[in-house]
Amino acid sequence: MPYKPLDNKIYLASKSPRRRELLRQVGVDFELLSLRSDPARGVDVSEEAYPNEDPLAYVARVANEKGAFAWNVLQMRRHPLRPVLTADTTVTIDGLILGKPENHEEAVEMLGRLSGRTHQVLTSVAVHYTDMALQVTQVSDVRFAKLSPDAIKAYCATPEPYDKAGGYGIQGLAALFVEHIEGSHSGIMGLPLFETANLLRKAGVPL
Ligand SMILES: Cc1cn([C@H]2C[C@H](O)[C@@H](COP(=O)(O)OP(=O)(O)OP(=O)(O)O)O2)c(=O)[nH]c1=O
Repeated sequence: MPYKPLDNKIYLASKSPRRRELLRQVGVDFELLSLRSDPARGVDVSEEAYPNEDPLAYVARVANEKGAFAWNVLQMRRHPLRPVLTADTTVTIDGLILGKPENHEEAVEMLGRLSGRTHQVLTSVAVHYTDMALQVTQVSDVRFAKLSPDAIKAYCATPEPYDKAGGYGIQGLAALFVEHIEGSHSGIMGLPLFETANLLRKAGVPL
């Protein structure tokens, strides 16, 4: 059932400040659906990958699980029903899934792996609304320059790596590492805007 624009607003179920910023950039009218303050469903979806899970399958599964979870929370809360947007971003190289580094050592190890090579950033976006579950996954190639151990250590001494997949933020200091990208800059940041806008239009959100 296509979304009848009640007030053109959607819900964003994400703690990522980048996703909020990116939606604002293109004028999407949204309300945050916070999953964490829900007494009934305190946990969020696990972002653990299955053993040997293919990175593309992983990122699509997690984005979809976040959306299904958020839609259930929304129904339980009896908020006005609107489309719910969720996403998941992961970094992959040599078939490995690089999530958020747990600590300084892990961040240093991740950046050492990305140094001087090309990796992929995969972002999957899901829109859940009534019986609709729309999804799109965007893949970008990012080539890092060769990074000196000092540059890696200095970067990992900042807070930047720790809430980001792959341990870096292209929108931040890590822009200094990026020699070349192929794909979507907004997708690398966490929300591919061209693809997300098309998905929202498919859900009937007038953009
Ligand atoms: C590669 C890269 C990732 N990221 C961020 C985007 C995401 O916020 C984060 C990947 O983690 P995600 O699990 O996709 O998202 P999140 O935990 O931040 O928020 P939520 O699950 O609630 O939606 O990494 C950047 O900000 N810049 C980058 O260059």
